[in-house]
Amino acid sequence: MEQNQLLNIRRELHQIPELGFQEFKTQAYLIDAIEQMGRENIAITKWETGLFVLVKGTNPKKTMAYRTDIDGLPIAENTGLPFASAHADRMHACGHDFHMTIALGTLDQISANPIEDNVLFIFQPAEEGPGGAAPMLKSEVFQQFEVDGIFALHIAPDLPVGTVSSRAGLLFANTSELFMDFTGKGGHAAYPHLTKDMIVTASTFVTQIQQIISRKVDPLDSGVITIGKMTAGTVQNIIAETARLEGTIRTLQPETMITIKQELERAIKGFELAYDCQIDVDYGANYYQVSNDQAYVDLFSRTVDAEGIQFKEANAAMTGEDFGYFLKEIPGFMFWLGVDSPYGLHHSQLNPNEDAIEVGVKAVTAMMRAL
Ligand SMILES: CC(=O)N[C@@H](CCC[C@H](N)C(=O)O)C(=O)O
Repeated sequence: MEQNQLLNIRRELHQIPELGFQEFKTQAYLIDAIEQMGRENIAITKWETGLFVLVKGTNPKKTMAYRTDIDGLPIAENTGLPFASAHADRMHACGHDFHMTIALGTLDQISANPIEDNVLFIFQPAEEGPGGAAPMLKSEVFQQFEVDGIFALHIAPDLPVGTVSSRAGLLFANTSELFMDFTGKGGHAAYPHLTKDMIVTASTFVTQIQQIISRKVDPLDSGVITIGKMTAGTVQNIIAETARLEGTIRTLQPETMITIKQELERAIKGFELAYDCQIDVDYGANYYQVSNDQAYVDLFSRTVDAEGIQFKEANAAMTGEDFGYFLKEIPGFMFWLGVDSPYGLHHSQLNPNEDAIEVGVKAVTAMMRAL
């Protein structure tokens, strides 16, 4: 596939971002792009809104897998690009359009010049939530492939094009979504003493729980509690009866996630008593940490070096990735791909440099051939 075909694919995918498990257009687009390759050694199996695509090896002794995520985010794009999202309030703001394009470019290379072993390309829905990796991994169809090793990439806005980065051990954090519903008693703005004001309660709660991180987590360990959304109230002169907080918890250790949740629940009990209200908590989707295999990372660093791509040792990050579930069961690794964007992941102006697509295809194809 020529570079301009890959650019075209990236731009077309960029225009049709869809949320987790709603990736119908994306799935149809991917199937069409793969069928257009016209290769007899490719077998496509649909799974929900995702795909398993097997490239049969010439003399297979094992099956290696490469995984890309395919969903977009509920963000209104603000890049002003001519190929900006055509879906209102939806954007590929986490680079999954890049990830898919690189997977297609690699699939094209590997199927044109197959290696001895089988290669399974996994197009996984719902990485941003509620999580497609865990059910995909458990599916009967995936189990039949008997995958021996697996890897994946994620774009890195803060790294220059031509650079990749990874590390042995922990790369991405443990995550848990966090949804909390506060119920008190509404009423007239002039009579606060007759109400249980959930705006006051929920906003105090938001600031209070930051002390869980500073006072209950070992300073040499680490954690994050972010509340990204707060909804409450109706108009300016009515006291809010209900409030809803939506957020995420991140930890470097799985055990610290348990501690933070215990402390949150302790705070909830205290707030229910102190503010005479009810607080219901739901932890939504939880992702297991991404922990990389040392031997894979070493091989990758040597492989990309021989391709003229710069390898940098990464730090662990508090980003989450349900790819961690694959790595819990199968040896492999994940790496960052430099895309040099002034705006970061999950930003409405994220604009990765498209030159990175070629670098990604080169790195993934070379690694697949080296395994
Ligand atoms: C790479 C990346 O940005 N991943 C997401 C994963 C989201 C997990 C879940 N929805 C949560 O918010 O906990 C991230 O936000 O790190």
